[in-house]
Amino acid sequence: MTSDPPLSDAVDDTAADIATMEIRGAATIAAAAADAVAAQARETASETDDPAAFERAMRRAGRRLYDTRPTAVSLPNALRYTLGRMEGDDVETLHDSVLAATTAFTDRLDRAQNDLGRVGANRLRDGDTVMTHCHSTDALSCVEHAVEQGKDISAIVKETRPRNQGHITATQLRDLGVDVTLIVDSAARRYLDEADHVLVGADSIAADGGVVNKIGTSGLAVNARERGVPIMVAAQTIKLHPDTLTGHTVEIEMRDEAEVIEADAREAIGDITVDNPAFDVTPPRYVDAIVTESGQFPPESIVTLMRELFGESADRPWEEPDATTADATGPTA
Ligand SMILES: O=P(O)(O)OC[C@H]1O[C@H](OP(=O)(O)O)[C@H](O)[C@@H]1O
Repeated sequence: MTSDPPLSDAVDDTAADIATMEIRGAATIAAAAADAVAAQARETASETDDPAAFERAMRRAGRRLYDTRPTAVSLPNALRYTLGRMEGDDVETLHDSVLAATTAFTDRLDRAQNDLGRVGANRLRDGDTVMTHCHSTDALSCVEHAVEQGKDISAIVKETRPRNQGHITATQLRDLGVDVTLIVDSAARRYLDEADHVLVGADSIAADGGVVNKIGTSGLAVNARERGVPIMVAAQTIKLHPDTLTGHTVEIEMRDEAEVIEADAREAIGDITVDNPAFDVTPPRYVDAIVTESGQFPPESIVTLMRELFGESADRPWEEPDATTADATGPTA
């Protein structure tokens, strides 16, 4: 028996970059995964004429990408879209089907973000101030469209410890001509009195409308509700988590303690536990609107859209066809 075609370097590199967060942000991760799937298809088609070997190589690539970070559902949804459309009885047809799917997926991502941005911008008025958390390309699309509509928007940007993605948000908003104030995370409540909206993205949205986003989002939402500031979540529909339709919860990624505390300080403190959860869940009652490319939804009704898009259950095309799907989902928290 000849050996299977190898994993593409593009897949390996992309997976490593997602794990280390060189590539980050739910939509960006999805786009990178689709590109890596396309690279695997191209390389494998030039190495084998065995359709079964081609399909095995594609599934292996999918698993390598899937295993990188557990929380943002845009990654498995990208694999569902691209590998789920793989079809054909020969390598050429299989290759062409994957390439058509990856191209369609990437186009769809761009269009969805643009359409969502237009919807979100309608919620922003001239002179409004938004408070942001972390860095979300979906959320920024709303501000970008508002600015294009001629609205004057200001932003209070939380730095978002431990990785300070707020710095990326601050830079990109500044480049859009937005007046930006950067604050430490713990100053958020004080500055909410100056904000007209909290505007965040999402890594996953559960069937009950719970929003899984960067750690600190839920506390911000509770404070915003107490201050009467509406909370708007910008999330294209690849952020809808189909496994939650069947009762699974979303796994919250725990990252390395080195992101939280430098080695010297860690050593000086000694025997303590350092936890670094990357995400939290904001209950639907604290969210005013989820803005998608299909319009805005109250969180409680997002399940209708989820059923329309995914049916009652989600495929796992990166697994071997005979693998058990029910227990393989594995979310834990
Ligand atoms: O898809 P877009 O809107 O760009 O980003 C969505 C979310 O991805 C980020 O996670 P991380 O920085 O990858 O851990 C943030 O939590 C952000 O809200």
